[in-house]
Amino acid sequence: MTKRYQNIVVGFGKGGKTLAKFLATQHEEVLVIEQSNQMYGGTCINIGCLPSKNLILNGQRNVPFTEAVSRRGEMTAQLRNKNYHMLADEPTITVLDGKATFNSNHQISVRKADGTEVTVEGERIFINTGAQPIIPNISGLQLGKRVVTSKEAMTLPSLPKRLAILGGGHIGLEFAEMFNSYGSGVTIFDHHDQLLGRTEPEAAKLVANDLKASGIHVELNSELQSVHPTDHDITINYRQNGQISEQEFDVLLVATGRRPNTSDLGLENTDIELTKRGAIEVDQHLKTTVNNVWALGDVNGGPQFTYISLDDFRIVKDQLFGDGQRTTADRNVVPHSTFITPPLSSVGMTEEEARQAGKKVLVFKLMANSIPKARVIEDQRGIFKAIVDQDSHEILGATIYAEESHELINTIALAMKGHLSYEMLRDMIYTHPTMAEAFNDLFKQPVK
Ligand SMILES: Cc1cc2nc3c(=O)[nH]c(=O)nc-3n(C[C@H](O)[C@H](O)[C@H](O)COP(=O)(O)OP(=O)(O)OC[C@H]3O[C@@H](n4cnc5c(N)ncnc54)[C@H](O)[C@@H]3O)c2cc1C
Ligand SMILES: NC(=O)c1ccc[n+]([C@@H]2O[C@H](COP(=O)([O-])OP(=O)(O)OC[C@H]3O[C@@H](n4cnc5c(N)ncnc54)[C@H](O)[C@@H]3O)[C@@H](O)[C@H]2O)c1
Repeated sequence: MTKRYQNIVVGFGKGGKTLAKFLATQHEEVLVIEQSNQMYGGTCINIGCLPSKNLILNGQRNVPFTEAVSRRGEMTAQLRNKNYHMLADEPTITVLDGKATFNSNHQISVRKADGTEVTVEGERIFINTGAQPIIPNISGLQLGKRVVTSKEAMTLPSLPKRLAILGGGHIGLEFAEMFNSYGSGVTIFDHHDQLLGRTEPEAAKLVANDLKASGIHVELNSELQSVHPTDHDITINYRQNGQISEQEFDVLLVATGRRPNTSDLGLENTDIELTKRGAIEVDQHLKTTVNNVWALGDVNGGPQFTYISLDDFRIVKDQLFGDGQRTTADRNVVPHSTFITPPLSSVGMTEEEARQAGKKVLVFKLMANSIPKARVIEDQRGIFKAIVDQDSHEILGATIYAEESHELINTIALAMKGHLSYEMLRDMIYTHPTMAEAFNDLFKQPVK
């Protein structure tokens, strides 16, 4: 028999779990389907943000790798348990372990671990199935003992002496520094001519120099041709500046982006459409092309951050229980940070993007070594760069590579959201000694 629910959430991710809890406070019935009992709470707490930051921190504290891995395990187990009970203990929520596949627009089959299957229907369905690592099509590149993603890298039984990382983006850099701090020899390969894709080049160059100074090898403009894993090691063949080279490692970590989890959801049995990049197509209210089906989080192709999935929840909640005014169209200011040391944080446009958009800009720059607090922290590395609209004096974007930038960037984002002029940040009274007081100096004089 097919049971019908008021609400079905597919995937126990950030947006979905927050929505389920909220719906329960409204006395609505919710079925939450999660394919793995090791994933209650989703990517962030189990295999993403929190375990990676815990490992980064324990590397800086000189905790041995295997002990740090085990502490990470304890932390995620506690968080998972807390997340499970946060939903399962609600009288109107049922958590069902199993893999969901759509049979039709509102009917879903759930295959449980024991092989049995149940069929359910939802008046409203919220897809929150996240994303999975992209494994580039390179000869020999297949996940296994020698080729891992960020998930397996955080549970390796021993520290690899020689670690190769394919991809110099968010995961690549955070994991490079992390493994370096535990004592691995790390080499990053990226096919672009700078790390971190569309970051301000001045900041990306400083990051690369600082990584190199800490002993990490950075191989830019490198295209992997093939990889050859054996029982003992893995050989990587790559082309760089027209030359083919070969290096041996113990483990290769693939960090070349993540794609929305849509491939085995049975969407071909529905009228739910996908974008060209394989994400679920949604409108500004996160509605799919099927009435009463929404998609939240990484699966809808938006920026892949936990706080965006949370904001997706706010949009859906506002539509169901508010005035429906909140949409992705207001999402013009999304800050983000890469948690290296010092952290690298950005919001809005780079100088090049602003100029390409036809803006007349003022450009402000300040080196972090002029900031008293940086001296106090004893880390004077980095740069502040801000792009301002010459006509309105509003900030169009900023990049901060400096201590505490993950906090500072939120102030810039607030100024952008509130349409404040750059002079407001320049003339504010800031506490001392702080990194924030650098805004007094940053905005004094645009560079010529
Ligand atoms: C190593 C790493 C570090 C990161 N660090 C940060 C960070 O510092 N800050 C930040 O903001 N973001 C970070 N992210 C990104 C962040 O984790 C994701 O953007 C976020 O977790 C996505 O959440 P979500 O709501 O889309 O779904 P997820 O949390 O991914 O949840 C999706 C859930 O759906 C389940 N599922 C999938 N398919 C099915 C199915 N067919 N049936 C049933 N269940 C299914 C999955 O098992 C999973 O539990 C990091 C990611 C990684 C990998
Ligand atoms: N601090 C954070 O907020 C944080 C941390 C980790 C992950 N995340 C999220 O997870 C997502 C996935 O992270 P990611 O690091 O995998 O992706 P990413 O998009 O940040 O970086 C991917 C990198 O791989 C490179 N690349 C792609 N294909 C390649 C190839 N064939 N050969 C060589 N290089 C290649 C790209 O040039 C890019 O530098 C991020 O986009 C981010 O949204 C966020």
